[in-house]
Amino acid sequence: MRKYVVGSVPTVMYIPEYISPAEEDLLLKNIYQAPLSKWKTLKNRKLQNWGGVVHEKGLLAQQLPSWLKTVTNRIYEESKLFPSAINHVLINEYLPDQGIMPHQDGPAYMPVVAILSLGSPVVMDFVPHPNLESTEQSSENDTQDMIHEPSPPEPKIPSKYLPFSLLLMPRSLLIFKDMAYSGYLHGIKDSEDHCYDEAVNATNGPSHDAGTLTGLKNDGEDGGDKVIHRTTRRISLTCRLVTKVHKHLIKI
Ligand SMILES: O=C(O)CCC(=O)C(=O)O
Ligand SMILES: [Fe+2]
Repeated sequence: MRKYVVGSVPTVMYIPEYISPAEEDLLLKNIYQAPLSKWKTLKNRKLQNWGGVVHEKGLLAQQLPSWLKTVTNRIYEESKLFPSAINHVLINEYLPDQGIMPHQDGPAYMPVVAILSLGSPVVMDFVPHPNLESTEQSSENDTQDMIHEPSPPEPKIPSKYLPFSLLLMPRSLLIFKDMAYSGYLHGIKDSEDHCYDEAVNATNGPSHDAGTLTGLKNDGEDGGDKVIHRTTRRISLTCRLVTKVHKHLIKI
């Protein structure tokens, strides 16, 4: 995995074209074949929860469907970064003007996450946690989401970590863990235009292939102002591992 490290935080890895267009289509087909009741609509996106219900005290586990296991097992085996098989997947759907506020993933998960992107490209921003000391505490949270909103921004220690951004192209896999997981907040702006000038993986992006990829434009004559214009939805699969699993599986 070391060859996929991008940027200056060594626990951030990005693999372009992790799945093929045919695999992307198959995943999308399965996602949109799920019953409508599987979707939970939030203010700024909608999501499907697979693998069971995550509680502070652990996972009320439900088997992942085989179409998800194919991809989660591959990530588990190839990355060698999860101590056991991935057992939980959140599928988020974002419309072009939707995003996700800067947050830290909840404490129920192992501090490693793999995010597979489908559909429209987006930029994900990482900012150092405003109060590193508060990352130990568990605050109230939305158990469906299992995300933590940042505590009030009153930095106790100046962070030596710098913000950074990543360009998440369709079919790519992003993995981040440890310091990138617990020392940073990650989020996606809820705007239709995302600038990827500063993205640490911009060379993996559209610059090599400008014009052939939809939604990407280079406004600057000499490479400045690289902008993604989001015209379609983005779907992401957030794959994680909850180590504490309740014994009684939910039967479907
Ligand atoms: O959609 C994404 O890429 C990020 C999703 C995320 O951060 C989450 O579900 O916790
Ligand atoms: Fe997250």
